[in-house]
Amino acid sequence: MPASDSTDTLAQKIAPPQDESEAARHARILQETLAYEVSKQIDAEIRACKAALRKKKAVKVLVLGQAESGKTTTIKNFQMQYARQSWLEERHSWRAVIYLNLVRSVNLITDILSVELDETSTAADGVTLSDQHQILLLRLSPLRRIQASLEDLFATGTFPALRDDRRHSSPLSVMAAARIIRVSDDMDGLDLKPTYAPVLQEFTVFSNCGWKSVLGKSRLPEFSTGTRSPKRRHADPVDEVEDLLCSCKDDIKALWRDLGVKRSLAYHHLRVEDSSGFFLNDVDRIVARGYVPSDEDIVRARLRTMGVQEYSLTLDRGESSRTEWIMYDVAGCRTQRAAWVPYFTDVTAIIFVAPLSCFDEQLAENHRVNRLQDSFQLWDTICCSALLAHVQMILLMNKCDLLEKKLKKDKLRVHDYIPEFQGENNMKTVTTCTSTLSCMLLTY
Ligand SMILES: Nc1nc2c(ncn2[C@@H]2O[C@H](COP(=O)(O)OP(=O)(O)OP(=O)(O)O)[C@@H](O)[C@H]2O)c(=O)[nH]1
Ligand SMILES: [Mg+2]
Repeated sequence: MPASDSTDTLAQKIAPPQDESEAARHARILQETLAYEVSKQIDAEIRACKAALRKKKAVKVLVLGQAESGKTTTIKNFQMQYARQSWLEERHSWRAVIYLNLVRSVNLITDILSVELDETSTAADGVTLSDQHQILLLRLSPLRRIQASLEDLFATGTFPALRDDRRHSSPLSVMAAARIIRVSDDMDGLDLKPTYAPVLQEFTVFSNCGWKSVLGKSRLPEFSTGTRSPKRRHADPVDEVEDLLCSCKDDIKALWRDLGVKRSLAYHHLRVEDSSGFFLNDVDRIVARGYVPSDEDIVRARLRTMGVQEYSLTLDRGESSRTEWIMYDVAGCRTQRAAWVPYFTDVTAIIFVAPLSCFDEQLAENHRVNRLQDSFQLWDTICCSALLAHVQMILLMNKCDLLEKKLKKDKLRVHDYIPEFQGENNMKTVTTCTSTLSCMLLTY
């Protein structure tokens, strides 16, 4: 208890008697401790009541769509535009996700390279792999420990020591991260070259494992301005990752621009640059002391989530008269869709995210199902649900930039993948057809 001020009458009144015995002092302290605990409990209950009230009044939005459709990205964009304060507070903490994305890309490439080096000294397409590649692999091996430690951080909330050698997995055992399968075995009936193609296994966080609190833990207001104080080195364990990455920076760049590596990746049909969370072209900017993620980096950062993740946002911009919003981010793969239903009864609106660019892709969970067709079927099911009859529906057709690239640059034809599509193979026709069909399904 602070020393009482002789001029403070309240302090004088509650001060213990001067002749207080030892037993009376113990009893008083015990009573004060109990009273403090009760007070804390009442405070917690008041906070919980206020939160429940806020939740009751909040606008609730359920964001639906198939896996990798862009649901989490949509929520991030919404938060960036309308809940700017919390967005700025979280900015710094996304560094861990971006580093994990980068390190996983590097480890995937070194996995492929190890296989090539093991099998033959001549890589795909006649490019010779040399001792230099072996040395590069060795020099980049610390990135395996970084990956393991960051994944543990997101899975358990604790950060294991980076120098713990037991965590150093060999490239071959990490082949699980880039499981190599025979395309011809897996997709019989499809006219594909009998070669090997890597299937990336993404790192997944579960909504109930508290990964959001991991991001929350390293919220530091000073970072929201986009500058960082050099004094805080190693206050945050991710600073240690930053240091280790900086020491591997030149090797990472050498790996990515190496001709032999490029040819090996092409031979395995692996376009790392098209995968989610690709940052290898930004190494100079990202792997630098004092790096603070930009808005674009955060939007591009990828963390696959399982379960239903709740985002409570307080809007500080925009026209909405209701400032408390709860956005539910679901997992989109087929096995997870049943978990959406309990949320149908209490939502204000649904945003359905439909990526238009995926007309030439198959579902990861079933290679025989076209992704665009699956999206339409899912939208149809949502539109027909009696539970959602009074819910506002918003259809967000995204990935139009990728659609344009596929149509214009890659010269892919929608009709070749979806025979029912008979229109002209250009952006205008494809987007008009898909939106007309979606509207028909909604009003049907
Ligand atoms: N080019 C482009 N990429 C996008 C767009 N929208 C999302 N993405 C990317 O698509 C990938 C998947 O996006 P997410 O938001 O993680 O997808 P999700 O629907 O939450 O996926 P799950 O969590 O697996 O269900 C990420 O790498 C995003 O950056 C877009 O409009 N254009
Ligand atoms: Mg997601």
